[in-house]
Formats: sequence, C-alpha cells, structure tokens
Amino acid sequence: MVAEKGTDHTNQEQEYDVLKSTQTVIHKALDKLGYPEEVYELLKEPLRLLTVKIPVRMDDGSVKIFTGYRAQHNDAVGPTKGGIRFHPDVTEKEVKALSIWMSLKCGIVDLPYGGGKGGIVCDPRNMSFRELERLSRGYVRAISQIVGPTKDIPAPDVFTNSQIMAWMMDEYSRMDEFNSPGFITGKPLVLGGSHGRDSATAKGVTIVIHEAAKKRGIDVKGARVVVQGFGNAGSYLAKFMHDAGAKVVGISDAYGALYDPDGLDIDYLLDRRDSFGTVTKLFKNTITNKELLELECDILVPAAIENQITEDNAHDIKAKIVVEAANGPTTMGATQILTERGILLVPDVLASSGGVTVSYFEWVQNNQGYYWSEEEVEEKLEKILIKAFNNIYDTAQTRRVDMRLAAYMVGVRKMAEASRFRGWI
Ligand SMILES: NC(=O)C1=CN([C@@H]2O[C@H](COP(=O)(O)OP(=O)(O)OC[C@H]3O[C@@H](n4cnc5c(N)ncnc54)[C@H](O)[C@@H]3O)[C@@H](O)[C@H]2O)C=CC1
Ligand SMILES: O=C(O)CCC(=O)C(=O)O
Repeated sequence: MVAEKGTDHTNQEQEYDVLKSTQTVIHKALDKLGYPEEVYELLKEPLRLLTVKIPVRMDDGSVKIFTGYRAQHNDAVGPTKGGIRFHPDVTEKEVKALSIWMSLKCGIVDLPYGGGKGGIVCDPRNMSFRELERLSRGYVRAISQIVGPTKDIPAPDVFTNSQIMAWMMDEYSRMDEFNSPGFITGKPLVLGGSHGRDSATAKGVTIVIHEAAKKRGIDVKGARVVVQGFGNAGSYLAKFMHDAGAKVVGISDAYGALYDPDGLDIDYLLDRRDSFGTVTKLFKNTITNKELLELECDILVPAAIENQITEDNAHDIKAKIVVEAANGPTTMGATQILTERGILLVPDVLASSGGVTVSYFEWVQNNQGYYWSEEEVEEKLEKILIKAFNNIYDTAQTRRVDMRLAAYMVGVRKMAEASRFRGWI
C-alpha cells in the first residue's frame, strides 16, 4: 500500500520527529529479534543526557550564554562515541536520536563502543575564530565529568572540524594534566589524528555505493550522481564519485544547489567552497534544494541534515539508489514509499558508519602510540564496510524487511546482548 501524503501540521510534526521514528524502528527490530519489552524500555532513550550552559566572552566584550548537550545512549558494549554538532537548530531530541544512531552504527560495524552525541545551539558561521575557540573549550569544561578516553569519546559532526577537535583535546589535556589524544577523534594529524579520518565518512559512503550499484546492475562509471550538502561528507564524496568516473550532475549547500546535466566541475567547486561547505553563493544560476532532490539521476546522496526526503517528495525522487550519508535525511513514511517504489535505500546507520570506524582506528592508534599508513586504514575500512553492507542486504532479503529495519536489527543486537550479560535486563 502506498502511504498517503502528510496532510496537516500534526502529521508533519510527527513525521519529522527523529527521536520518535527511531524509537519506532528500534521497537520493530527488537520485536523481530524476539527480545522482551524491557529491552526496548532500556534502549528507547539515552542512559544519560547532560544539558549545559556555556558562558562565552564575545569579541565585543559582551558575554553570551550558549546551550549544549551530550547524550550517552548505551555503554554496555564499551565507552560511548559520537560527534559534536554546532548548529542553530540543535535540540535535545535531535541529540538523543543522534546518540541512538551512533549505537546502531557501532553495532553494525562491530566496534567496542556504544553511541554518544553532542551539540551546541549556535551558528559558527557568524562567530569569529577566537569566539569559536572559547566556546569549544567552555563546552569541554562543562561536560568534563562525563567524557574521557575510556568513558565517552567525541568527534566532529556538522560545522565542527579538526581545529575544533584540537582545541577540545588541548582543554581536556590541561584538566587531565596528561596529554590525552585518545579523548577525541578527528584531530589534525600532528596531534595524533589518523590518516583517512577527514575523508572517512565519504570513503565509507563510496564503498557502499559500489556494493549497492552491483546489486542494481548499475555501472558507477558514467552513473549520474546528485549530492546534497558540500561539507565534509558531501564534498569528499563528490570528489570520490567524480574520480570513479561518475557524472556528478548536482550538488548543494544550505543556500542553494547547482545543476549541470553534463557533470559539474568538482575540482573547481572544491577549490572555491569555504570551511562550512558553502559554494553556491558564488553562482547566479542556482536551483533549490527541493529541486535538487528531484533531479533525474541514478544515485542520490543526501549528505546535509535531517528530514529532507519526506512523504511530500518521496514520490518525486527519480534516483534508483538513495544512499544516506547524512544522519536521518529520510523520514519513516518516505522510507516506506521509496522501498515500495523499488528504490534501493542504504540507511544512514550503515552508509555513514565509515566516519566512526576510522575514528575507532584513530583511538586505537592513540592508545598504542603506533600509527598506521593511509593504505592500512583504507584496506581495513573497506573490509568492514563491504561485510556490513552485505550482512544488512542479506538480512533484508531473508527477513523480508526494508534496509533500514534490517540495519537496525543488525545494529541493535550487540548492545541488547551486552546489556543482558551485564544483568541490566
Ligand atoms: N563528519 C562526519 O564524520 C560525519 C558526518 N555525518 C553526517 O553527514 C551530514 C553532513 O555532515 P558534515 O559533512 O560533517 O557537515 P559539514 O558541516 O562539513 O557540512 C554540512 C553541509 O550541509 C549543508 N547544510 C547545512 N544546513 C543545511 C540545510 N538546512 N539545508 C541544506 N544543506 C544544509 C552545509 O551548507 C554544508 O554544505 C550530517 O548529517 C552529519 O551528521 C555522518 C557521519 C560522520
Ligand atoms: O567519528 C565519530 O566518532 C562519530 C561520527 C559521527 O558523529 C557520526 O557518525 O554521526
């Protein structure tokens, strides 16, 4: 049955509630796996959520109070792990959902972690370098009691980068009175970062695109690709697709989108984009993000923010494969519509797990004090993601469920088992 389009405001609010929809799919996954209700009661919310107020001295002398969060979903398997987002739309609910997705990712690629996530309500695009440094350091001081290399290990996410990780690592090291590179991942190479972390999310997406294309008999060479978002995940991905011989016909950022049916000049766009993944402001001939998503193409990769493919536009998506580099870009209703239309949807918790996988490699290298080559990192990442993709694809086929539910079934099992062995449930 084809789902009806969302009609009123309440329907839309429910459709866009990322926490509720995640909970619904976790519930279904646990039911399918035969777990009792108390497992769902444990896993439906993070174990811990810290809300902090961060006073920051602004460059004009005034003090601004920022709100930040750190959610730790489940630490039965090991320390929690996940990025920190700086964005004006950050909410408590979003951070909670993001921490649950991190647990699922860690389960899918079999890392010894549970999920965590942090966020600060701010717009770094309107802040100076020094204001950002003070905010980053203030956040670490505020959450210091619950994070640490064996407790909860942060990393980059939307509008945060290796410089911000460096300030945060330095602040934590000062408090800890040790050099603590294992406190955070996504650091610059000279501070114990890993080769390949910058491009890891996109590399992982590239690996699963190749696997998904094989399943659909699509040759990546010559395939038409559309990428929403031109930041860390989206810009590297556009480059990898371009280098693989695909034709990247559309890209976008928060301000608009670019389209060329003959393929965009990706190297030129990479050269001109700013550190927040903005490039479309330089062009007059732009289209909207909505138009971008509905372009004729073979592979569509949302790599920006949540709730982009909804019941309102899922019927108009022309791609044969949708690969979610972003967290939560497709609503539950839209997942159903795309699946019914025969579009292969590779869900976020699988497609974007390359980032946390290489973050894990970084943490291992920090703990060992022994560093790997880029080739070693790539080889290990490829093995893990090919196995994860095929495991989930096969689960979807044999259990006759959509790819998202299959991914949740694979991802939730380890933390449920670990919680059971610990005697929590
Ligand atoms: N950086 C990482 O390692 C990982 C990132 N992700 C996810 O990938 C997505 C993108 O993250 P990054 O590339 O790291 O962020 P980024 O900050 O490097 O880039 C974000 C991009 O999204 C665009 N954008 C922001 N708000 C938008 C809006 N309202 N509409 C359309 N575009 C908008 C920005 O202009 C920019 O091009 C997020 O969902 C993030 O959670 C997932 C796994 C790991
Ligand atoms: O690299 C990490 O530890 C986490 C990356 C992240 O935040 C994500 O996958 O959404």
